[in-house]
Amino acid sequence: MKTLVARSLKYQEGVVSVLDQYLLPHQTTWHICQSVEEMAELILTLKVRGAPLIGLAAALLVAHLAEQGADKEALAKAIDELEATRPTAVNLMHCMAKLRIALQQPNWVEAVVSTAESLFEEDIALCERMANFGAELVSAGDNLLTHCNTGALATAGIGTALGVIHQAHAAGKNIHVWVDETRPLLQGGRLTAYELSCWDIPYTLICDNMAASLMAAGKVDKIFVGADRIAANGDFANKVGTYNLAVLAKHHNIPFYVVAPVTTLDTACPNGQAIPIEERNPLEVTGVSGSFGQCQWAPSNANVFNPAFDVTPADLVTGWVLDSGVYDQEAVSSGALLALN
Ligand SMILES: CSC[C@H]1O[C@H](OP(=O)(O)O)[C@H](O)[C@@H]1O
Repeated sequence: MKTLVARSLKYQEGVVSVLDQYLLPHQTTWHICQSVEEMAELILTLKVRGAPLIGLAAALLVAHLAEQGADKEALAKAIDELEATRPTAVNLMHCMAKLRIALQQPNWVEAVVSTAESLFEEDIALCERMANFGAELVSAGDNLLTHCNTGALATAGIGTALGVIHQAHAAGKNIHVWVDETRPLLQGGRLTAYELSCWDIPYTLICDNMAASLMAAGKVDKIFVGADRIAANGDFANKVGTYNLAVLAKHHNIPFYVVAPVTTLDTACPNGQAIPIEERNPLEVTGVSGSFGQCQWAPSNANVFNPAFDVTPADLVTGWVLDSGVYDQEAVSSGALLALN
């Protein structure tokens, strides 16, 4: 397999390495990953995270195992086990489906390796195209708001929603970004704040419950978020708290955009109700943990609801920024997404 290097995932000198996103921003730790069990644990604990990235990390690991001599049955099992780690981000299913097809080829080792390489390099290009299309929607001086983390850490390229923000800044549009900290795992407060700091993009970190009053005060011009799965009718699943923002944006007449590559589309899903929503460990809500240690504040017997994602209905979306262009309500309601996937 060729050398492949992204912000939080690389294949170099014969090993697959991943940057531990759970420990960022205060600890930079790379893990060498040599087994399905190791990659599954990294994905399950969000050390490896981000809808495009989890699919690519799994794909590189499978390709590495193929080159190491794993037989077809072992590879088929690896694909199944990695696909089962997280149920919502369809990019993972997309990548695993491509590897299953490669595994059926006569020269299946080469086919699996070249498929993994293509998926990785394709994502870089998809990010570039989304960023360019989305940046056209940003006006000079805009105050933007984003949720969770959708940058280079979560993809093989510059990111999805954060890639749009990066490109708008690079185009000299003099933007400022309100960053939702994104409870419970703080991808915004830890990772988006870190990425925007690295890029010298002005931002202000807020708690998720502060977004409403900023919108009411006229301090938010546009909202850009990512997605983990977009259904055929344009409904989409994204980090929990996204639906809150969409409802608030509608109430305050603020443009609300979802940014995602074609690998996030799942037109086999007719609408958002068909998207499986991952539920996670209650300890993520009853306390917090990371490079700073951990503490639990809620009663140990507290009942907890911890969905990792929520679903935003298409009628709350101003535009879908994909790698093939920007689609409005009229295009999506007339079935434009069906032609893409
Ligand atoms: C470009 S990442 C898309 C999506 O994935 C994130 O979820 P997680 O941090 O749980 O992997 C988040 O929902 C992002 O919007």
